[in-house]
Amino acid sequence: MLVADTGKGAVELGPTLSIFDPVYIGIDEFGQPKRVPLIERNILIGGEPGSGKSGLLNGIVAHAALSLDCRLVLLDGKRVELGQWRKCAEEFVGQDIEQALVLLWRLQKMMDNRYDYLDACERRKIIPGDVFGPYLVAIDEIAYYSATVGDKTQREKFSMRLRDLVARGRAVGLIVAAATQRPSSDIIPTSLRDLFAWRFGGRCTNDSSSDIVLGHGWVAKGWSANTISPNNPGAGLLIAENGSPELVKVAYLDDRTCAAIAAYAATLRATAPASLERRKLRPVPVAAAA
Ligand SMILES: Nc1ncnc2c1ncn2[C@@H]1O[C@H](COP(=O)(O)OP(=O)(O)OP(=O)(O)O)[C@@H](O)[C@H]1O
Repeated sequence: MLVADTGKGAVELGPTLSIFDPVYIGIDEFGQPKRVPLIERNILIGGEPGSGKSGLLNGIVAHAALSLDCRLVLLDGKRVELGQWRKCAEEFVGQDIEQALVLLWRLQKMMDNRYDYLDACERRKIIPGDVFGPYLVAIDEIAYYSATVGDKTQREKFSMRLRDLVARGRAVGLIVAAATQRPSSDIIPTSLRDLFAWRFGGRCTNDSSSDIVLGHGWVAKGWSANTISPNNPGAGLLIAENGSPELVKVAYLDDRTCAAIAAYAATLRATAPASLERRKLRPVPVAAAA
């Protein structure tokens, strides 16, 4: 049990979670709890505005924030979707594309170092209690960085670095959870979509957007996120790699609940054993990442 010094005396803190445990995201159509293992996996969340993407992303971030074996890196073009978790995060990037590029570059370097280490140890992947810990990289609105802000070169660089992270991060503990309200082929090309082991399609405005999120051909087999009612935010189709879509209703954390969990998680993290410290993302000179 961790003990926090509140300034008014020591307080025992409750148990924590682990990012190696499956993450509770809501219920399936039979009312059964739906949990998704995220370690060694990534998740893509797509759907029209208001379909409940941020709700799912916040649930995942909440689990990671309460997992002392996981560090958080947050990129939020709107700043307020993930802003409540800022105090639990090692890095928080808002609307600045240059900052986002530097952050992804640092994560790429970290991946390289971790692969060097695994190679030297003749191992293939991260394990619980490893010398390096997992990171959750949560991105709210891929399109903001890949198609809206900055110039063409910056946007392309962002897409390339994100793809590399999603492609190579799994084995070394980097989990990407990325959301977009623009499920179109320019924002989520097949080559990127197929790298995500989990895909969640909230209500989509048309069948083709649904296929872009879930994978080509699912509409033809009767699975379209376009059939989800606009009055049912948080409902969506979830698919795992090599699996079939299933209907889920995502659990929703309102602002007050997110704030309470974030405050608790921040206290836990402030009290965390010093052993977590050595896993921190090292700062680098900005010029090196340009
Ligand atoms: N699982 C849920 N259960 C009930 N209501 C929900 C759920 N998810 C979202 N909502 C409702 O829908 C609203 C919009 O949800 P949310 O912000 O998550 O959508 P979004 O897809 O992220 O939208 P945007 O693309 O504009 O950011 C929320 O404010 C909430 O009222």
